[in-house]
Amino acid sequence: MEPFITFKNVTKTYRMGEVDIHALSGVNFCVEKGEFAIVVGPSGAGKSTILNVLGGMDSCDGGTITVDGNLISDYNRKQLTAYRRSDIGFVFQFYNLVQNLTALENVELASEICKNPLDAAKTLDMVGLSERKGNFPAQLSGGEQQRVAIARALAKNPKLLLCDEPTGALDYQTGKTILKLLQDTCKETGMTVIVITHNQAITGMADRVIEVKNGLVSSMHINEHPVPVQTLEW
Ligand SMILES: Nc1ncnc2c1ncn2[C@@H]1O[C@H](COP(=O)(O)OP(=O)(O)OP(=O)(O)O)[C@@H](O)[C@H]1O
Repeated sequence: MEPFITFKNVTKTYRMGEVDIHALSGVNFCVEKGEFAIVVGPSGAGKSTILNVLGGMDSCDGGTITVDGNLISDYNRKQLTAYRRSDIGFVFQFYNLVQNLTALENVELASEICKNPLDAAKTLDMVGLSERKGNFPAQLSGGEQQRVAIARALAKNPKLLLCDEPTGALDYQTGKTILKLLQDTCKETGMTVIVITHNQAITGMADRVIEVKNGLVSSMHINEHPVPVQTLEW
């Protein structure tokens, strides 16, 4: 059977005036359904570009990307919009919450636009924020705001949760609790979760580790025994 996600020889070049920047130079990897996968690599390696083309926020120039049996690299703009809206949950480094909406309203906003949403209040319960539903983002800590962002992504009931440096703006301990939440969510709901990071030290918690260097996957391995994030130090 085909893996849940497959990248085959994926290329992406950005043109900056006269200069071509080869962000992806033939990327190959796969991820199975329900896995917690980490894409790791140094700055400029191409991690965000991988996430952008996988999440339908950008298109690749060459190669093929399949997700759940669909050839998304062939999608037109309209298909990509529908795919982003209903199939993908995004979690970003800087939360991207709407400041004049409460935590609950932020989550509802996402669930209103997709086909089979989960109950907004329940997803806030899932991330441990049931007491803070009525608070505005400015009344919440960074870690709490990231929990709202995760609830917002989960409320869409997506096929795939994509997280770009989700702990990048958080302190060490709060970062760990957010990673634990993502790992637990993956295990409890069976959702496929992909986390992008430059932090090599957290790779031990992943089911699958995809290392990216200079626009290429330099290695991919499976952890037979992923460890709880609490046991990792960096
Ligand atoms: N929109 C763009 N226009 C031009 N060049 C871009 C664009 N987006 C990315 N690049 C370039 O493509 C390469 C890969 O960038 P990408 O953001 O994917 O790397 P990254 O591994 O996510 O890095 P970081 O960890 O610093 O975010 C870099 O050389 C970057 O400068």
